[in-house]
Amino acid sequence: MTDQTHRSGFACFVGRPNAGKSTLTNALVGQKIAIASSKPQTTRHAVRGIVTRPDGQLVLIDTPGLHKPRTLLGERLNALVYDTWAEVDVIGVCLPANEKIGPGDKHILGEIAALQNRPKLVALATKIDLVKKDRLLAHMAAIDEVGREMGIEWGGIVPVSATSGEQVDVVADVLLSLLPEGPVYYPDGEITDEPEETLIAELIREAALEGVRDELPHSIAVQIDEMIPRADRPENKPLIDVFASIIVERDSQKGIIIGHRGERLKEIGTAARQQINKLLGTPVHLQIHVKVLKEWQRDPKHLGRLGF
Ligand SMILES: Nc1nc2c(ncn2[C@@H]2O[C@H](COP(=O)(O)OP(=O)(O)OP(=O)(O)O)[C@@H](O)[C@H]2O)c(=O)[nH]1
Repeated sequence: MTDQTHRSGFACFVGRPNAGKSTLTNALVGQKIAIASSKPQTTRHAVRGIVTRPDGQLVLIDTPGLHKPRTLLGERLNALVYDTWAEVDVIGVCLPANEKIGPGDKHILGEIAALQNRPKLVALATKIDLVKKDRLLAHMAAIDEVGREMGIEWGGIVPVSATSGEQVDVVADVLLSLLPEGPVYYPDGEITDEPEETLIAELIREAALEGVRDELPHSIAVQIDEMIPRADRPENKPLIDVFASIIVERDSQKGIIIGHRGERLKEIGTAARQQINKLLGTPVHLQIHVKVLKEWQRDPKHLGRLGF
């Protein structure tokens, strides 16, 4: 007999910075929705991806990495993570197979173990394309072991590579199997309920992050000032004007973003425009200004206006 049950609910991934959470979200959803970058701690918004199948619907929430707060922004980001954990049905704990389980992972596991209403937990051994079989087996044994040590019962331990796609469907199977019976929350075909502008701002931020170092990644925010279809365009050749601001905290950072004779800003614009074209399916004309908002990460008013 086949199981006719329709399951639905929410899941999120946790893991230390760079564990592969955003990339896995994107692989499951099948379209680029959450920002994935080689710089740690670049995920800020609770971007949702939606996986719709005949047997269920899984809503994925992408949280920022948990870290020691040094600014008001840091505190708010951590609070966002705890809020998310309290809301989901399943947490997927990402433990990269190419790295040993360390104090950072144990810290996160300790926080999860201490939750009052603990969601179901699945361990995901991520980035398996980077390791050999024997290393993966040792890693999975270590995951089993650390679960026992921390008093956590794994609903599954799943090896996966988000970049090669190997086992991504198994991750979806296991997460879905742990959801309660429930209705279809979102119409089929809908991949995310993030407003388009947020996604566009994230694409620009991702382009701006390419190649920057040290504290600068945390100082960059992006705001969409205006998006308007260009008037006087033939119906079959639409064009959208996007006006955006890249916001940094200091004049020196503004200089880095703009680059020598504006070269870097031009590269950022080109890279972001290509991604936005893809997202919207319409060519865009992108105009980016760089603004300095002194110490915006510490200022409640600025944070509020930037949507934090
Ligand atoms: N080889 C390999 N690399 C991966 C895989 N998944 C993610 N990566 C890379 O690892 C880096 C971090 O991936 P993200 O998905 O941004 O990691 P994250 O956990 O969301 O990171 P934060 O936003 O910093 O918390 C990126 O350079 C990815 O391309 C994978 O399955 N295999």
